[in-house]
This record gives sequence, structure tokens and C-alpha cells, in this order.
Amino acid sequence: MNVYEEYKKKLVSAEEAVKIVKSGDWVDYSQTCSFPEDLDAALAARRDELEDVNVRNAISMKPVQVVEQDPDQKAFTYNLWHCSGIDRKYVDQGRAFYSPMLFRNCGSYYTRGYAPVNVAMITVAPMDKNGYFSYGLTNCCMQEMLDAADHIILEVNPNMPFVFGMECDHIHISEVDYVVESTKPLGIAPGGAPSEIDKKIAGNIFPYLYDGITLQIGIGGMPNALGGLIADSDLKDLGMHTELMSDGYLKLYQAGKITNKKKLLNRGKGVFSICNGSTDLYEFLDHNIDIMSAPMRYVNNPETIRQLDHFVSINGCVSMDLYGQVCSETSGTRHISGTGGQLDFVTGAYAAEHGQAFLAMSSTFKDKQGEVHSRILPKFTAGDVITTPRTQAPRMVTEYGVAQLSGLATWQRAEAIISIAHPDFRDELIKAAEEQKIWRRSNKR
Ligand SMILES: CC(=O)SCCNC(=O)CCNC(=O)[C@H](O)C(C)(C)COP(=O)(O)OP(=O)(O)OC[C@H]1O[C@@H](n2cnc3c(N)ncnc32)[C@H](O)[C@@H]1OP(=O)(O)O
Ligand SMILES: CCCC(=O)O
Repeated sequence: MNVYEEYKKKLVSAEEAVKIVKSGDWVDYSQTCSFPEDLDAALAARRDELEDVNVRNAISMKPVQVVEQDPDQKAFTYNLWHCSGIDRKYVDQGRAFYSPMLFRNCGSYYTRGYAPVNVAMITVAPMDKNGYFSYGLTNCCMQEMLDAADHIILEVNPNMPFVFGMECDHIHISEVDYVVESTKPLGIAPGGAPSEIDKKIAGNIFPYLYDGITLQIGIGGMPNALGGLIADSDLKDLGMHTELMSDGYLKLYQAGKITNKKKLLNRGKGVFSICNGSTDLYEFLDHNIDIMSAPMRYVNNPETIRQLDHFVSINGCVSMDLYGQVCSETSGTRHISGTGGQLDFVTGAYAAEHGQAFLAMSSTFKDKQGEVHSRILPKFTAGDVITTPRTQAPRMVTEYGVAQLSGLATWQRAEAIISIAHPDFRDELIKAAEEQKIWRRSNKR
């Protein structure tokens, strides 16, 4: 049987394919913008016949039907490695649950049997003449998840770009149980327009950048602002090595800033593990030989990052305390996102010879009642989860400046951290620091 005959034989409707799921099964979806939308809808339609089915995913970019169609969770429990804005709402409502993880270790949870998979449902690009399907936007922990799965269903989508990979970037028709076809648009996350504060934060980081560095930047307004600043600057010969490829990088490629020529590892290739952005970004990636996807266990491994020498990592956080502990995933016990790759990149950037890691946030946060709070807190007491411990705290950034914390004693840290707090909160932070015995009377601010 040739590959086209095999494809035809395995091609079924989504409704037919999901009949393979049994009560009690664990079902994994391909993560983020590779969401298998038609299979999810077909599985949700079986809510009255199934019970105790666990679905696992990360960073949902569209409403998830196994959650929407089963509000009382009679059939489905939705579990997440990392939360998007949509997921955050589900978690707020008690309809989804976060699984703590480090992205560099995520694949090992599958290979070590901690995360069982009965049925994997993944979105892929159309089959090539040799019978292979590219994983496209999501390399992540795909291979480990598929290796662990008893059954595999492909949702083939012509909108999914073909992406060249380092390894573990495709699957063959002979390895799958069923194929379904979908033409739904992929999820998009073009990233917000930068605010004035985002621009100031980006401006504070910019002097630390120089020709030839390799950059890891995340998603959102601040990375977009930084992308814009670099695109308009004289910087040149930058490299890309990032967990997440977002539109910030598209700007840099279009401005000719990224050549990957100075990278000591994967020279000449921009490396990413998941992509989350606009359709322009997805088109840019399609058959782009300059760019390569790689598994999270490689991209996020501090041992890999260490070899990149002039490596600069820039990520966001929610709040920090005067000891230099950083919370990036909760507000009190309210779950916001996840550890994701933050600690991986902070650790790896420190290990790189001239590496630098930045964690950025605005100095204040306005709650839904309009009240302004300092994101710099005297101490964490409300259940906030520590994403980056004080022993690893890197350069902290707000619109008021940059605080380098490595090697500083508690009083020096308190001084450095208060110097980047909003001026309206500095006096009360100093008072708290005094009470906590981490303030020297002679200190300046
Ligand atoms: C994406 C990458 O960078 S890849 C590798 C690194 N990974 C990480 O760093 C993971 C951890 N970091 C993150 O997830 C993000 O950087 C974040 C969540 C810290 C910031 O991302 P942003 O998109 O700028 O967050 P945003 O400002 O939209 O806030 C997200 C939510 O947190 C809430 N929030 C933010 N700060 C606070 C705060 N201090 N107190 C209470 N709630 C807060 C917001 O209200 C929002 O909730 P809502 O959706 O109900 O309105
Ligand atoms: C999409 C971002 C995942 C992470 O924070 O690591």
C-alpha cells in the first residue's frame, strides 16, 4: 500500500475518530495554536456517553469544547501545563486545573510514565509525498507525548505551516490510527500593542544589548516594544534561541537584525519550540530554512543555553518581594499562567559565559476596582507561588530602572529593589524593610 492509499484508508470523520476514546482515558491535545479544534468538538459531543475522561493541554487559544459543553465536569476534567487568558477564566471558575512543571522537564513526565496518555490528538501540516506530517507550530514535548500514547489521531490542517526541525519534528502515516481533515483557522496571538510603560521598560533593557547577542523574548506588549526598538536601532547580527516564537521576532527578521551568524550553537539557524503569533508569522515560518524547531528538552535545557555565550533572556513576571523572590504565575492563590520556561531560561542565561536574564514588570498594578497596588511587596504572604527563587533572581526591571540582585546581601537587595518601585510606595516599603530587619539606616534610595 502506498502512503496515499494508507492516508485514504485512515481518513475518517472527527466523530468516527473520537469513538476510540473510552471512559477513564487520558487524552492529550497538541498544545497552544496547534489545538485540534474539530476533534475537541467531536469529543465534547460524546459527553453523555463518557465519564472520567481527563484531557490535557496547554495555553488554549480558542474556547475548549470539552470544557464549554460539560460545565459540571460530568464527563471531562481539563488539565493544563500552562494557562492562557482563556484557561485563566476556566481555572477561576473551577473548570480547569494547572499541573506544575518546568518546560524543560515536561517531556520526561510522559517518558517516565508520570503523565499517561491513552489517546493523542494533534494538529499537523498536510502529508508530503513520503507520508510525513510536520508538527508545524508546536514541537514542545510532542514526541514524548506521542511515544507514550496508545492511539494517535491526526487533525490535518492546510493552514499549519511546514516547519523544519532539529529532531522529533514529524510523524509518518504508518504510525497513526486515524486521520481527520480540518480547514479551521489556527489560533492566533499577535501580542498587544505596547503601552507607554512597556516602552519605558524596553528602553531600560535596551542599553544592555549589543551586536551578536542571542535573544530569548516572550509574548506581549513589552517584548513587542523591545522588538520595535531593536528593529529601529543599529544593532546587528542577533541570534534567536527561544522557547516561544512570537511576532516580536518577525519584526526583527523583517528588519534584517537576526542573522544567527554569531551563535556558537546551531549557527545560522533561529531556534524555537512553540510558535504563537499572527498568520503573517505562520506564513513566514512555512518552509523557512533559516528557522528550526526543536524539543523543549533541548531548547530550554540550561546546558544548551549555557553554550550560547552572549545569551539574553527577557521574560515577564507578576510581582516580587524585598528578598528578591519572584512570582510570575499567581496572584495570591489566583492562578494566572505557569512556570513555563522562566526558571529554565533564568538558569541557562546565568550559566552562559556572558549571559544576562531580565524579569520585567510594571511597578504597579490596577485591580478591577481601579485601586493601584505596588507589584513590589514587602513579603509574600497570600499564597503567591514563587516561580524564580531569590537565589536565582536575575536583573529585575520596571519602568523605573534595572536592579541587579546576584551576590547582594538582604539590605543591598532591599535597597536595589525599592529603587525600582513606584515612588508612591517607596516609603512604606522602606518601613517594611526596617521591620523585617533588611534595611540599613544609612541607606540611600
Ligand atoms: C511567554 C514567554 O515569555 S516564554 C518563557 C518564559 N515564561 C514565563 O516567564 C512564564 C511566566 N510569565 C508569564 O506567564 C507572563 O509573563 C505574565 C503572566 C507574568 C505576564 O504576561 P502578560 O501578558 O503581560 O500579563 P497580563 O498583564 O495580561 O496579566 C495577566 C493576568 O494577570 C493579572 N495580573 C497581572 N499582574 C497582577 C498582579 N500584580 N496582581 C493581580 N493580578 C495580576 C491580570 O489582571 C491578568 O488577569 P486577567 O486576564 O483576568 O485580566
Ligand atoms: C507561552 C509561554 C509559555 C511559557 O511561559 O513558558
